[in-house]
Amino acid sequence: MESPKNRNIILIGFMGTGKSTVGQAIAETLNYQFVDTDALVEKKAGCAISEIFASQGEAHFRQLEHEVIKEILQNERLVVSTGGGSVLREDNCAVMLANGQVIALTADTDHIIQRVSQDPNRPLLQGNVEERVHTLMAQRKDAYQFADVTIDTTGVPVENIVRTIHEHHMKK
Ligand SMILES: Nc1ncnc2c1ncn2[C@@H]1O[C@H](COP(=O)(O)OP(=O)(O)OP(=O)(O)O)[C@@H](O)[C@H]1O
Ligand SMILES: O=C(O)C1=C[C@@H](O)[C@@H](O)[C@H](O)C1
Ligand SMILES: [Mg+2]
Repeated sequence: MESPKNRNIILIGFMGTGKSTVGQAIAETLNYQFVDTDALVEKKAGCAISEIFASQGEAHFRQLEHEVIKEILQNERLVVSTGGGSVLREDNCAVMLANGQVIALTADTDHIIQRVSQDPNRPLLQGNVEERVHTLMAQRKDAYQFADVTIDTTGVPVENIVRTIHEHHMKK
């Protein structure tokens, strides 16, 4: 039987590691469909993630995120960009590993801060962004380690990251 690792490419990583940017580019290269779990959660809820957090709380968001991940990974030939905190649930990690090649994108703290500072809409980064990034990255330091492949994107152009993912996906 074909390896489940051939089914999909699943990008995990902290906010700002480039999952959406890189994911769209690799999907184009492979002629796969690009999907973003944050966008699917917003569609399911009918409102923005910041509104879900504000009106129903993070736990409700995490439940919607879990449902979306389970549903979407029943398909094939997808590049899935996952929410930065989706890996906090072990059942999400198990579904990902069973349905595709899980690729973790990383970047150093300074680069993350620089990248996320351009977009003020992340509910978990309200207030002092630098402090929030340091705290969350420390809390999550081991959370992305279950990936099949880890790629450091610090100072690396998007096209190089796409090439590396392509090579890993071809030889998996
Ligand atoms: N390799 C890179 N080098 C420089 N800038 C990058 C790189 N990858 C992404 N960026 C920039 O960083 C910002 C965040 O990227 P992106 O939205 O793709 O991250 P993300 O992992 O999807 O974040 P989130 O988890 O919040 O959705 C964007 O402005 C993007 O252009
Ligand atoms: O890292 C996180 O916990 C999050 C990342 C974003 O992608 C969104 O899923 C949401 O803002 C939470
Ligand atoms: Mg994204």
